[in-house]
Amino acid sequence: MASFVLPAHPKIPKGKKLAVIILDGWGEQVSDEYNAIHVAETPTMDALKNGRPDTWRLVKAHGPAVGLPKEDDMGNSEVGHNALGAGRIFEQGAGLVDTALETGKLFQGSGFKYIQEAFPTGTLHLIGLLSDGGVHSRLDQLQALIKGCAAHGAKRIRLHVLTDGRDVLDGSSLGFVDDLEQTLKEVRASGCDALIASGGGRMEVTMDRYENDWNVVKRGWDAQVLGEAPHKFASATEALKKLKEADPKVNDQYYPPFVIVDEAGQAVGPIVDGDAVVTFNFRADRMVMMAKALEFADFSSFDRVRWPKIKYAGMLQYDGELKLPNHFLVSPPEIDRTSGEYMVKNGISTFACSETVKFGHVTFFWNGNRSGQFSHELEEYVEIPSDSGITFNVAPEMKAILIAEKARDAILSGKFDTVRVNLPNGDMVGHTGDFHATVVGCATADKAVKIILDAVEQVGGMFLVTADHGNAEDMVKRNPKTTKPVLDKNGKLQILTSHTCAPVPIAIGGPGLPKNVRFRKDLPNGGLANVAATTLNLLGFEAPADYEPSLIECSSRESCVQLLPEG
Ligand SMILES: O=C(O)[C@H](O)COP(=O)(O)O
Ligand SMILES: [Mn+2]
Ligand SMILES: [Mn+2]
Repeated sequence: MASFVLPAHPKIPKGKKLAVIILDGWGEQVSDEYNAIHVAETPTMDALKNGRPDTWRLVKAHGPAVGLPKEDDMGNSEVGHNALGAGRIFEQGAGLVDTALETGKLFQGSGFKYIQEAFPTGTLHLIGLLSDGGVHSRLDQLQALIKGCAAHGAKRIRLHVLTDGRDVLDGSSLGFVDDLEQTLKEVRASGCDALIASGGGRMEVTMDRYENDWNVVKRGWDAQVLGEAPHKFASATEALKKLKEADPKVNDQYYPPFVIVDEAGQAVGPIVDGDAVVTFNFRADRMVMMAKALEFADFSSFDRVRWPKIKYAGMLQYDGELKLPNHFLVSPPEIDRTSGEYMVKNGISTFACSETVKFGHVTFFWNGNRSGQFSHELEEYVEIPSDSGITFNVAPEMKAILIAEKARDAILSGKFDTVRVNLPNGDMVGHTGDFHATVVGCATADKAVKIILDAVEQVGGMFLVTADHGNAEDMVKRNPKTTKPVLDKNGKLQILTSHTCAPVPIAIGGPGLPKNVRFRKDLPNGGLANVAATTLNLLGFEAPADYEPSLIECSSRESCVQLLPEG
């Protein structure tokens, strides 16, 4: 068994309080009028950067640096917080599914064998996000899965698709539906009865997270399982077009639930006893609630009306601690020995906080997709309820100030060695595509950082401020070479609601930071996975040998005098 005892750092003393602040969706990009962070008033973050090359730098937050398959894969919260918490780069769900499909191992595993038992007499249902965003799922993987299932005996397949417009451009769903219909046509030609059965926008249907709003999952359940929805159409293409005509404000993220019906008006694919179901998203957070609804006998979060006896598998197992779901097609990355576990086993006490929509980021993702705490004595996790039923451009301040005040109180209480928060604004408001609201959100996040840094100042502590990936720093689709916005065919800007491939800032400081601690210059390609070793060092420990190297160096213990206060 691995030893969790960490040696003392030879130069950095223990005992200073450390605040770790994650600005969600806060990258560093071209400073122009489409960069909401640049446009926003951000005096606190500016002061951490300007003239401070020893304590401010950029780190990579996308692509292989966070375990994603390709250099042009944008970062996301799951892989970002996994890397931040675990201190190592693990091949993530996207790549693991690619390999399992390419080698055909997916179709030989016990998870597939389990759902296959339903193929002779039941229908196979595939539920998930229809896009090529690569954050929660990927269309090419879905297409390979459909073809593979048909080749391995599925006689009847029904698709329950969630339109994206968040990790990809709004309006792109029609194209993804076309591509999917083409695949279904090919599969039908081979004798498998394959159809789209239901749909809806991801933020309206099914893909809620951290139990913020069970109504979202219920709307999905009603359409997918019960075959009931307020809107009925002959095809998904017709659904998307007619719903948009009826309400031009509706977008891919927020399409209402719909079911596809046959000529007699009957839903073509409700889920019934004897069927198989696969949730094909590889990412965990927004599938956990649906997985619970499908799998748990004891379930009271909404009235399921009918709980069909099905063979259910996730693309991955979404929660390692809950073993949810029990059956899965591809094994998730085994993210072990996270920094949170090391801290607990070395007596470090932690306070972690965010609002609901990001709470799991600083707990569940941070701890390697593991729910719960390592220690009830040493860890306190506080969730501030998020607004639900609104888009965050109408309340772009979100709960950032409340989160910061909780962190401030935790720091001032003296009870915790380290305090960790996620400030959601840049990301959650950035995803709405509303530029002005995002500016307000970023300015609020900056104020929240100030509240926490002031508390750090009072207790003579240290801080580490960073982000999990870019988003708010780029609100338009750009030509990657010229960085100029790309206009659509009507000459209009294309609003970018997604994350980016931008690097993110990291800053350290505070009166407790030994004077000679600074960022090393020999790790120009440092990424989020280098942060865990950095925080362990700041807390006075050497990092585990197999962690990605720390970003900091300190010349000698004797000369570890304190930095002058900020300002
Ligand atoms: O789930 C979402 O909201 C987006 O697809 C990705 O955003 P996140 O990775 O910041 O959560
Ligand atoms: Mn994020
Ligand atoms: Mn996001």
